[in-house]
Amino acid sequence: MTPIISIKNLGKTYSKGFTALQDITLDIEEGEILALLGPNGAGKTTMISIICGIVNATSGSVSVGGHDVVKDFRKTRSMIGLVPQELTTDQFETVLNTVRFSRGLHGCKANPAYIERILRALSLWEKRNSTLRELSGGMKRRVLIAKALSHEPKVLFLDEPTAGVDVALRRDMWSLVKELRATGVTIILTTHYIEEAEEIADRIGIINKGSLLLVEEKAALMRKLGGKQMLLDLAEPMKSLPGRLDDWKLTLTQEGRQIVYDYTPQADPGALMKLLTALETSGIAVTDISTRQTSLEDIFVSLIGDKTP
Ligand SMILES: Nc1ncnc2c1ncn2[C@@H]1O[C@H](COP(=O)(O)OP(=O)(O)OP(=O)(O)O)[C@@H](O)[C@H]1O
Repeated sequence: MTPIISIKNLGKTYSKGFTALQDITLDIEEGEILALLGPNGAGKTTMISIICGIVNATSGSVSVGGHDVVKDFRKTRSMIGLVPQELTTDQFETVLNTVRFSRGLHGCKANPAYIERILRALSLWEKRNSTLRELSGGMKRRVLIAKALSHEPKVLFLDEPTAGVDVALRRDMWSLVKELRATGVTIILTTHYIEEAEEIADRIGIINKGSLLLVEEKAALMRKLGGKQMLLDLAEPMKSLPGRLDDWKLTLTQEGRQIVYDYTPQADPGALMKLLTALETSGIAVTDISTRQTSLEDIFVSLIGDKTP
């Protein structure tokens, strides 16, 4: 399948000599949800801005729907909806007019039925005659999405869609994103929230200091890097583990009250039973056992070396 967005060897150095992006190559398939995860200043917004034609690249190229974003700017821009981080529209305008105007600005013919459909989908229809300043922060966010969808784009960019919104609205946004994908819209979102990427993305890209460190199917990523840990609570605290257990990947934690065993279930399906037998033979009594899946956060930390993206 031809990718809807094709990024080749993209680089951006700002005028003062700061390199925000280097050698990014990435294909984005039609109808997927791609999450770009990265810390502050990683280059996420710069990358989106180049694709949208707002910022010029220093090197490399980007095409949307087979058209170059510089040479065919009008064509590519008409295929894209961008939900920015902040509201910049006239606060005294009504919701309905704001979204209608936005469609007009993109040179599309009026389509009241379509506008009604998106406002209803975003639970904004009841508020269509309210001015933006009368809306709550969450509703203003929805208006931004409605504006970005006003010209029926094929690709939707969401720049940190849920930063600072409450849990309920975050859930609503996630289901909306999934609904949009079901209608064939390709969605690229940037986020600081690992759980957001984990919840809604089909693929996850990790970007740091202007480089794309990894881009992978979410499920494959979790499988590949996501080992498991078994936590064994001990009946009696221990100072150290006996030498006969050296062959196992064990760590003594919680001041000697817990053993942590790192393992990959597929690699050795019989390992857990063998470990329990080895512990029993060594006279180590266990009071409780639990397991946990290595999370995307662990993967992120191992790549970026920082806990807060
Ligand atoms: N117009 C500009 N001139 C100079 N440097 C810039 C400009 N815009 C962005 N930068 C720098 O480029 C780097 C990447 O910024 P960008 O906004 O793309 O990051 P980001 O990943 O979107 O970050 P955040 O998560 O904080 O929004 C930052 O160091 C930023 O200071």
